[in-house]
Amino acid sequence: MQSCGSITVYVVTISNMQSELFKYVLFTLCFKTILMNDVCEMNTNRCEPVKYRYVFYDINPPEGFNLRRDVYMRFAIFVHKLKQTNLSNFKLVLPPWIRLYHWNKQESVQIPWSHFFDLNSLKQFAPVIEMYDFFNEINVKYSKIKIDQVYILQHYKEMFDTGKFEDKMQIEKCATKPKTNFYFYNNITSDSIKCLSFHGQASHLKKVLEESNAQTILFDHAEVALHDHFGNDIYWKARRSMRFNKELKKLAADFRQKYLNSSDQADGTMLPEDWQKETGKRAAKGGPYLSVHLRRRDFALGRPNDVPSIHEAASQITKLLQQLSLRIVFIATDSTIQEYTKLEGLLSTYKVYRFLPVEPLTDGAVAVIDQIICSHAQFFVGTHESTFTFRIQEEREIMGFPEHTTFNRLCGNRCEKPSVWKIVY
Ligand SMILES: C[C@@H]1O[C@H](OP(=O)(O)OP(=O)(O)OC[C@H]2O[C@@H](n3cnc4c(=O)[nH]c(N)nc43)[C@H](O)[C@@H]2O)[C@@H](O)[C@H](O)[C@@H]1O
Repeated sequence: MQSCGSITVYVVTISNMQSELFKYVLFTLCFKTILMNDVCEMNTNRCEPVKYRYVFYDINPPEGFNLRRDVYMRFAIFVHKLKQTNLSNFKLVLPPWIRLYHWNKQESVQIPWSHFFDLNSLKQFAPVIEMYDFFNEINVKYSKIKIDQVYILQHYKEMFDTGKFEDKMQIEKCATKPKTNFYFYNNITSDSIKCLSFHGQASHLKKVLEESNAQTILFDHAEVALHDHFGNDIYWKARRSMRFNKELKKLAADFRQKYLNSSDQADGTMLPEDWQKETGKRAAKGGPYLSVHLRRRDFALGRPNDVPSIHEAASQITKLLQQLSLRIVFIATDSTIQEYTKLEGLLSTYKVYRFLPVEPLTDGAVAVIDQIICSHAQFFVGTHESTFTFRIQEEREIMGFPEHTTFNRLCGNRCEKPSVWKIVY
């Protein structure tokens, strides 16, 4: 499968042609198909329109933004790998963001991925489309969409009971009652919903696609599928392609400039416009501030031994500021106002900043801006095993910070060293 616009294919194809006239006919046909379908399949001497197929996925509703980003990567890598197979006509439909448990404003509209990420960057890694692009492609505006086949992934309970994990999958009785409409859209339903007990890497789901003729296939509870490889070069390509939305980057840059004396030029955090041109130099210095991700709320309740009290956090932050000879600290947190005010009071001999939007922004956008500002600091300390912290650490690896400035945690009653996930190219 090749794009008709691909010079390589065009040249190879016409060099095999006998007559000049045939060359012209082929070019004309190809050109027409580009206009009509954008991509077409080269079958020996003909090009035919591709019939696209679509992989959808959705995630356990309580999961937060940053675990969702990780599940996206598992499925982006899955469809990225399909590009080299006879299933290269699959596109991945991005699940809109809606009503996430941690978003207090409870955004009630489906938010597209472009609100947070740079779609062109994502597309350079995997054939992904927004949900509304899917509606446009299949030319459905307001009527009902029935997904041809829905698989609800579920764990093998006995593997957790016995601790013996092996890769397998089979259709089984549903462990819980399946839902009947998807993504909080009333018009996305399915007449064919099966529960698939599954243990293994996301790309093992290729077998399901191979054995099906369905044009639209949805994997629900996609978080059950594991990463193909955690931390290899493909993992990092997928991760590097997740560049943030440019407007959110600009808001973060303005804040850094105004309050933190930080800019990419001065901090050594410039990256090429295209993530594929990144080379992996470790030369980032960062802005002259300490950044902290202090996860509170459900996380602090669920992990009291790993998350410090506000008093403890203040004393650990003070110690770090003294060691680093820094006067400025940026705090990213989901704490209550009361907790934040208390922390600010305990750090009153320093300049303490947090990002408070002057214009209305979604909770998700504020969280992204917090992550961007944290990732640009000279030194970062996060919350143990929070995926919000992990994503900041990854940004810092991409920008090329020295390792010791990134993999640090606030300590609770216990304090094992955080895992170090170094970037690979
Ligand atoms: C207890 C578990 O915690 C896991 O969270 P964890 O990995 O920290 O990280 P996330 O999956 O991102 O979920 C936490 C959400 O809380 C908000 N949040 C957390 N920290 C900050 C912050 O510093 N600034 C801002 N603006 N918002 C923050 C934000 O909406 C974020 O997406 C969840 O994914 C699981 O579903 C579960 O709830």
